[in-house]
Amino acid sequence: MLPERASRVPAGPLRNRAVTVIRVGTRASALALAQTQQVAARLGSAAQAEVELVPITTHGDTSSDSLSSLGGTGVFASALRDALLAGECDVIVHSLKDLPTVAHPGLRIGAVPKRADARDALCARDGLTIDTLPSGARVGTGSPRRMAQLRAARPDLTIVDIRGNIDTRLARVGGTDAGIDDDRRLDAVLLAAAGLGRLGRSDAITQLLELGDWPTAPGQGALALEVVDIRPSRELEQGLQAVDHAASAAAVDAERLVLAGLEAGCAAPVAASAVLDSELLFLTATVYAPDGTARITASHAATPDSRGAKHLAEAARDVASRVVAELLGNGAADLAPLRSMKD
Ligand SMILES: NCc1[nH]cc(CCC(=O)O)c1CC(=O)O
Repeated sequence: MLPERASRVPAGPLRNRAVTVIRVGTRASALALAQTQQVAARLGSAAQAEVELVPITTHGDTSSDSLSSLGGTGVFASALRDALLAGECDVIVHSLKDLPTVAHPGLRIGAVPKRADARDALCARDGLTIDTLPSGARVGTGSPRRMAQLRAARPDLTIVDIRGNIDTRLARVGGTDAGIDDDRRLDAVLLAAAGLGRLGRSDAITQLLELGDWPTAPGQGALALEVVDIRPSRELEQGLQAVDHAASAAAVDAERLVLAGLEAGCAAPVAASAVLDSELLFLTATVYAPDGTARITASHAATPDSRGAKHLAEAARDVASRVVAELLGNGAADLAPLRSMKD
């Protein structure tokens, strides 16, 4: 698929000189453009290069068919990867939680920037929260994990399976007097706090759900910069190093290894949350029964020998393999269709 004509984003003082241009591939949704612009600006200034955004419209963006009929959330990633492999851009920016856990031959993750808020956010009418939504209230989400969590917390709510971009979802929230068609009207939607923040829509949040009670998708709130697996230009290498955040990379690595170890797809009802604090890489993961009536959680910690990338990667593998073994040992594979929408 050919990218639309790219827009040039000048990288500051060098704009009038002949400089290296780094072409940054991105999905063309408002969220993807916002987050890519933010990271591309930092990449450009660290690389002392000009950055050019290459928006790529994927079939997943234009089709209103269900994601599973299109082949899962991996449809977004694969169109971007095709453009990268075809040399139409030098680096692509993904939302990490939408990126399949299997490595793509010839490509590698070049950087994981500092992660934004990993929490889910309830955006409800009239300041309502999970506890105060009235019985039968209609809550929109398309995520099997969020559905299971909602059913567990409030079996009396009506869950509405929705798709679409963040603004479209928010526009459906309102009271009966809000002028929204009854069949579309929702009392609340559940969204990632990070996406709302990047779009400047945090004002719509009525409750931030703490990760301890309400863990989120592996990689939520984090981005990944993917490049071809050969030595990048000096400028690109410099830019990648500058935007990479080792603690975030280790945490999302551990979370994604849980998904991979369970052989689960990114739409499976699985939550994982890892943090690297001063000494410890702590990982907790939960597999839900889709109807919310049961869950299995496992938590482990590892102590990396140092903060070097190699030791952090080892700690991530170690902690994830213990969490996966415990989840499977406790019957996680019987609780939920883990392979659902595996990419
Ligand atoms: N699958 C959709 C998706 N992919 C990344 C984000 C938002 C932010 C993020 O987690 O980086 C969202 C929207 C949402 O879940 O509300």
